[in-house]
Amino acid sequence: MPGIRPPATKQTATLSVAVKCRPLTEAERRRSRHIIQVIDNKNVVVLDPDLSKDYLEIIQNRTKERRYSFDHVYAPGCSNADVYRNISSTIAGVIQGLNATVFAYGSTGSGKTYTMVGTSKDPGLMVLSLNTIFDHIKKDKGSDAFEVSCSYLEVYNEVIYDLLEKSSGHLELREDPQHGIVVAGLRSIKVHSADRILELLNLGNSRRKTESTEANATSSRSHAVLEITVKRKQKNQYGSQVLRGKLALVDLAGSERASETNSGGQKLRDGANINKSLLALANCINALGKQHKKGLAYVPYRNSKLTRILKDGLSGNSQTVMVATISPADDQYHHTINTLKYADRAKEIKTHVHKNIGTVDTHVDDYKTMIGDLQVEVSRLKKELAEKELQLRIKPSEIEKTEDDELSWLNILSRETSENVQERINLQKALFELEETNIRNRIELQHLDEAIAKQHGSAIIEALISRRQIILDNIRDNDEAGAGYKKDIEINENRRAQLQDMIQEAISNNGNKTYLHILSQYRLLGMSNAELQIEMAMRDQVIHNQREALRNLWNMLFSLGLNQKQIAELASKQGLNVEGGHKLPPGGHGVPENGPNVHASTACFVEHHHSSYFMLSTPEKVVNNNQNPPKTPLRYGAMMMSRPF
Ligand SMILES: Nc1ncnc2c1ncn2[C@@H]1O[C@H](COP(=O)(O)OP(=O)(O)OP(=O)(O)O)[C@@H](O)[C@H]1O
Repeated sequence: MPGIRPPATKQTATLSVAVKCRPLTEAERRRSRHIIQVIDNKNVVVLDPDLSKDYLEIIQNRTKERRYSFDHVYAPGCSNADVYRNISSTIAGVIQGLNATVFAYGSTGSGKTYTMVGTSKDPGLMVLSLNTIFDHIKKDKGSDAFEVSCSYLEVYNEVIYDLLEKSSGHLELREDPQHGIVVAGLRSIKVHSADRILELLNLGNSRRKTESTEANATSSRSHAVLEITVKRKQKNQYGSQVLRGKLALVDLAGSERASETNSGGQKLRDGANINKSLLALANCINALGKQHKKGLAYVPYRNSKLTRILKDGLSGNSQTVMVATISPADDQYHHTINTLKYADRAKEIKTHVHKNIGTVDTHVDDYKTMIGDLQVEVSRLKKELAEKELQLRIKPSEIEKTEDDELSWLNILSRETSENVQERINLQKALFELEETNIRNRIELQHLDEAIAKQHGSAIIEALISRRQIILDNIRDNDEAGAGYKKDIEINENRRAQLQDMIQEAISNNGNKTYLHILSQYRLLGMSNAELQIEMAMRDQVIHNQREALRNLWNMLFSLGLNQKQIAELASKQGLNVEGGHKLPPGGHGVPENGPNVHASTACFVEHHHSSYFMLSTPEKVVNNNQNPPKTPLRYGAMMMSRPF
């Protein structure tokens, strides 16, 4: 019987949660009491801020004192270097092709920016991580070639900006079947030293939106994500391969209740948006925490840009560290408890860590580079259009003189843009075809491997069942995302129709300024519509692959001679449910027409990785390549996992 290799390098990791308590500030020392007691390096107690309670109330357990345990607890005297010591090995994994995420979570003024960015005397986790990465690269005496690149973005009022661009336009998120969530058009700068990244980091920080609030003199109003990618090219006996590790370092904006700030207008709006993202993050943490215990929960990543960006760090391929920052002041009691409550839930979150290995496939890489370049080009054109539009608004008096120029310029630009988008669609299709061809190649390779390898039955079944659940999760997630895109397109189409009417009206009124304005808007919308169509096409392709893989998994389970009861028993030993909804053929053998009910929702879903799926090759090929054909003929033979590049 041909063998099946489960994803051997994948490991389940638990989110590591640390709590860091900052010292009282000068002002707090005058007005507040210190209510945090760090018992040891894992336990912390938050004292009841109300000193008026008598002995009876305390022994009747009416005290608001709370005790928590975490992976690490840092007292106010601890430095960022102390925190870093416990996460440095996670950071070092990035050089080996692993992903890592570190984020600071806490209320406003609790010390998030201090922890992530730090000061010259007490450099933060971002700085210390960069030093580790470059130190490791320097120390590597092998022949591997390293390439380090860095991007830095902020999410402000639910809009993404590039902090490495002087005047960044709005950036959009895309769901890429290979890389998960990506920010289209975000600059990624190749760097050769930690100093260079620090320069970029300082530059980016100077562009970050900060405000003075009641709780913090320089409160961050945006969520900032610094991403470092380390590409390591290796040569081994099988040829070349690339390890691609990614480190995301996240400094979240401060949250505060509107009632706690004396601010209105913009500040209030900022606060509401910050809270929206943080609330979405808290909801995701809640759902993921529950998922581990109950085996089912929908995780609402889509509810904010921040949670979409952090999706991999929260449940996908990443070793993740959460540093919950707290203030020791008694008037911050509720914020502190709230932070610790979420930190406590986050301890339950599981991620799945595996190396990002890609063979050096120049065609795929070339296509990807071209698509990346085109996306940058599209966003540059978008920016130019937006600037042009702004100029039109600012200088109405000059319009008469230049209206012909403006018109022809806009026409040329918009034609270029639509050609550009069209080209990108074609390239994306080409990429899919290419990748499918490569998948077939790998199946062939895999099935040769498997024909040689020995078989261990039960491990295969376990891998199949758990894999099936992951695929089901992906399908459900994708269906939901697909419905979201369809809705976006509908809104977009309606808006376009509206604009078309406006153009007609403007032309008949002969109002050139209005016409130009509307025309540019119309072009922009047409473009974003085309982009949405691409996203949908990509999504459909992924869904198709996953459905196919799911069907194949069922084929495999039944062809192993198991009936439904046996499969259910095996699954329950793993703590998993096998979803029903389909009728098994008599005796439990055969393949259900459409696989199991992929929309049913009784399984435990933990991992999301659109690019990982199983494929099975046909039996003829197995027999042809294997001199020792299986005793029980299989409908399908070898299985492989596609690997992210
Ligand atoms: N470990 C520490 N040692 C000394 N001072 C600290 C420490 N942590 C934080 N602080 C000080 O506390 C204040 C608030 O810290 P910081 O700006 O990092 O908070 P934040 O959580 O990022 O706030 P926001 O969410 O509003 O941006 C700053 O003055 C900072 O210097």
